[in-house]
Amino acid sequence: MKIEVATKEDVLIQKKPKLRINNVSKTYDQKIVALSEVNLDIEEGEFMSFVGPSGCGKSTIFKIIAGLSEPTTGAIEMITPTSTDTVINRDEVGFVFQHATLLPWKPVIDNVALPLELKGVAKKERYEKAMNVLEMVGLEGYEKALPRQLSGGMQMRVSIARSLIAKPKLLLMDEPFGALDEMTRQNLHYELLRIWEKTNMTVLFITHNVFESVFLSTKIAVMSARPGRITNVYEVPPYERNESFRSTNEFSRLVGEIESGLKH
Ligand SMILES: Nc1ncnc2c1ncn2[C@@H]1O[C@H](COP(=O)(O)OP(=O)(O)OP(=O)(O)O)[C@@H](O)[C@H]1O
Repeated sequence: MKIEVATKEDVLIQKKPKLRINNVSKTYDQKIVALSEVNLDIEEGEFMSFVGPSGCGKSTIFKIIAGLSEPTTGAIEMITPTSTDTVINRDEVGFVFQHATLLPWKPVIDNVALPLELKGVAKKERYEKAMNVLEMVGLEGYEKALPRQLSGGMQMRVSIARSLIAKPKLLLMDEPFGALDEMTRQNLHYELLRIWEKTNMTVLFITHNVFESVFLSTKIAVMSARPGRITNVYEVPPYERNESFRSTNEFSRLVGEIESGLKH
C-alpha cells in the first residue's frame, strides 16, 4: 500500500477528514488495465455510491482503499485535521461483501464478535459490544441462532453488525444488497441510513442499481467501462429519505441523468 503524507498546508486547509483517491491506476498481471487515473475526494460523513458497467473496477477501488491490493500507480490518502500522519488505520475500515460470509458453525453473536476475538478481546467485552451492534441492526433475540436459521436479509444484517463492531470510520459495502429481494432490500435501505446517521461514518457503496444509489447516497460516482475512470460525480440534495422520495420528480430526474451518464 502506497501511503502519501499530506503537507501541513494540505492538512490546515481541510476542515474535515477526507479520503483522497489520488491518480490511482491498477493493472493486473501486467496486461489487464482495471483502473486508469482515478481521482476522487470523499468528505467525512459522505455516503458515496459507485455505479458503472460490470468489470469497470469498482471492487478493485475498494480493495485498494482497504489495503487488500496495491495500486500500480497513485495512492490513497487519508487526511485528518488532527494529524499529519496519513496512514489509514485498518481498524477504522469496515468491509461488507455481497454475500454475508458468515461462519456456519458459529452462533450469530460469535460471528459478530469475530473481529474482536481475532484481536484477543476478552469474551465479556466482545459479547457486550456484539449485543450493542445486534440491537443496532434489529437482531436482538437472535444472538444464539445459527446463520442457516436466518433469512438472507437477516444474514446480511449480521454481516453489517460484524462490520460495525470495531466502530469503523469508513465502511466499504460491495453490492451488499445485490442478492436480496426488493422488499428486503428496501427495508435494509432504511436500516442502513439510520445507522449511517447515528454513527456519522463515511460509507462507500457499490451497486448496479441506480435507484438504490439515488435513494441512499449524498454523492454518486459514475464510472466508465474498463479501464475504469470516474466520468461524473452527481450530488443528491438532502431530501428526506422516505417512501414518497422514491416517487418525486427529483428522484426520477436524478435516476434518468445517471442512467444516461452510464451510457456515455
Ligand atoms: N485478481 C485479479 N487478477 C486479474 N484480473 C483481475 C483481478 N481482479 C479483477 N480483475 C479484472 O479487473 C477488472 C475489474 O474488476 P473488478 O472486480 O474491480 O470490477 P467490478 O466493476 O467490481 O465488476 P462487477 O461489477 O462485475 O463486480 C475486470 O476485468 C476483472 O476481470
